[in-house]
Amino acid sequence: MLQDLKLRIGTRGSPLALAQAHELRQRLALAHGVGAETIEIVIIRTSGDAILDRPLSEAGGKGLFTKELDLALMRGEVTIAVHSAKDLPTLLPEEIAILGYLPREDVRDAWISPHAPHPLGLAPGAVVGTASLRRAAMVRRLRPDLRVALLRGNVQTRLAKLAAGEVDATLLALAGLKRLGLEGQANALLDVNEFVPAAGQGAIAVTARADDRAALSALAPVLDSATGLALATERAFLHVLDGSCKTPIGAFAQIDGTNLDFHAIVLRPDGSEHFETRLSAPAEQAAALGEAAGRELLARIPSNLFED
Ligand SMILES: NCc1[nH]cc(CCC(=O)O)c1CC(=O)O
Repeated sequence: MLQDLKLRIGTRGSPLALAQAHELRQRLALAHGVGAETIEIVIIRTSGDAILDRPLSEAGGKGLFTKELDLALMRGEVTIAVHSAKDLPTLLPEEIAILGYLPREDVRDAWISPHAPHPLGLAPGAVVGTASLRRAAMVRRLRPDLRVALLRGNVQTRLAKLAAGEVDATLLALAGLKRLGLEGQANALLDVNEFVPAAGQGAIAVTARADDRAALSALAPVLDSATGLALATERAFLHVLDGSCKTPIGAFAQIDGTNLDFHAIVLRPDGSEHFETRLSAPAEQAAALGEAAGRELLARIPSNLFED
């Protein structure tokens, strides 16, 4: 019974992380017929939250947002932890397992600019602010003349910097904007074929200790299998490419009937070159599909593609 388990959800303290923790708590309470207040939310500060002056790719990567949450799980301070799937490293410590994912939100990147509804409409030399190598490369692919400036901080901070005129445009995941009630800020939604989402974008992952079967059975009713299959594909792909936040990579898998359709793209950071593949396979072969796409691209891309 959930009552006996006393679920404690560990989360980062950013407004988006808290919104995701509350969404998970709401779904769990509903599924188990208990009041939301019986499930505790525990805020855990991570090293990633403390570093705001350089791109995360330089500071040590995605693990910066998960290490302290992993430790809290291992110490039993929390039962489960909630993450943006996009920010989870491809390899977790062996003591930690991904239990699954909540139903995925809209995966698209939102375009936010008072000047134009698409990168193609910006004036020559305009400044696009982003901390994402993927978004920077995709913008540069379309508009090599634009300048890309590092824009970090949480979603609200970035929107404030845009409003203050520090940059002319930015791109943010629509999923994050929606979860914060800020989707009205989006001026346009970018096509997934051109702005291929990051692996995991729009999905909320739940982790626990790998040996905690009680946590898995408590979570089972709220986990979404279609999202799990898509994420298995995207994460297997990223693993083959050794994808990190140093690499501009888009990876988007989607269930179509009993099949998974997968679109992946890797770009040179300056956008001057890109390589993409589209593959489909029966849904039960999710991980193999991602690996096959990864191997196919690895065989085609120059070894120095990501060095720029
Ligand atoms: N790296 C930051 C991050 N991690 C997850 C989201 C948005 C929510 C999501 O993709 O699920 C964001 C902000 C953004 O990319 O706009």
